Amino acid sequence: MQSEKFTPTVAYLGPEASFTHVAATKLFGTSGLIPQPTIPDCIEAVAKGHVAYAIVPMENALEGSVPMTIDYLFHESDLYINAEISIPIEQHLLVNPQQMSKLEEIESINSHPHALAQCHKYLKYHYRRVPLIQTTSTAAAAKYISEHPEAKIAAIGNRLAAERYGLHIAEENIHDFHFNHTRFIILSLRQGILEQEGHSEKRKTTLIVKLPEDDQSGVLYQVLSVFAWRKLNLSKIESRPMKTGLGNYFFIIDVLESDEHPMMLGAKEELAALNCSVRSLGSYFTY
Ligand SMILES: O=C(O)C(=O)C[C@]1(C(=O)O)C=C[C@@H](O)C=C1
Repeated sequence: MQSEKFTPTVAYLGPEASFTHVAATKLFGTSGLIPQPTIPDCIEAVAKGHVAYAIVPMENALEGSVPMTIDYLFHESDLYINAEISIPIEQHLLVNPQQMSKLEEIESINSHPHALAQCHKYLKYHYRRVPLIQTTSTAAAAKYISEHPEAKIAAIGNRLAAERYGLHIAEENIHDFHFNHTRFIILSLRQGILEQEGHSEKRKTTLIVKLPEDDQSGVLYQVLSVFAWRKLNLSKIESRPMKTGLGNYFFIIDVLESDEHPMMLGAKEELAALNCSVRSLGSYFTY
C-alpha cells in the first residue's frame, strides 16, 4: 500500500489501541509504529530525528481542536505536515471482567479529556456523581484498568482497546453525537507529501499567520480578503494565544489549495506586504 520501499518509523500517541494508533495503522500498516506517552513526546521524537514521522490528533468534530498539538507546532517545533487522516470515533464504556457485575459500585471513570467530553451527556445522565479522571489517552485508561482488576474503575475507549486489554464493553456507543470524527496530522522534519492509495483529489495547505505588531483596525478583514478575492477556499481558521500577553494571537489557517499554486504564491506575498508573518506547514493530501 505504501509507496516508500522502507518501513518508516512512526511515533504515535499510545499505548497500543489508542485512536491515534488506529489512524496510524490505516496509513502505515502495523510495523514501525512506536508508542509515546504524550503528544509532546511524539512531536519531540520526530523533531529530534528519532523517528521519520509522528502522528498526533489535531481536531475532533465534537470537541474542536487539540490545543496541545497546535501550540507545540507553533511554539516548540519546526515541523511540516505531510498528510492528514480522519477516522470515525466510537466511544464505549469499558470495564475489567471482574467489575462487570458491580457496575453500580464504580468509583471513577477514566479517559482522555476529549473522550470524557464527547460522552458528557451520557455520563451526566448515568454516572452523575462518579468522578471523571483524565488520562493521557483512551488506551492508557483501558490499559490501567486491565492491570488493576480489583479497582472499581471504568474506562472510555474503543473496541480495539477492549480486545487488546481483555476488557468488557459495558455499554456501546456512548458518545453524545452520532457524527464523531477526529482528524490526525502526520508530521516530519521535511516538507513532503505522503502519497498513498485513497488520498483526496486536491491538496490542503496549512498556514500560520501572525498579524503585524502595531494594532491596526480591520487587519484580520484584510487578511481574509487576500484569500477571498483569489477564491482560495478556507476550511478552517482558528486563533491561539501567542503566550506573550492578553490580546496577542496567531492564526492557523487551512486552505484547500496547494502551496505552489500561483494564487497561493500571490496570497503569501500579499500577506507579507500587509506586514503579516506567514509560515507554511506544508501542502499535503487528506485521507
Ligand atoms: O486517546 C486517544 O485514544 C487518542 O488517540 C487521543 C484522542 C484526542 O486527542 O482527541 C483522539 C481521538 C478521540 O477524539 C479521543 C482522544
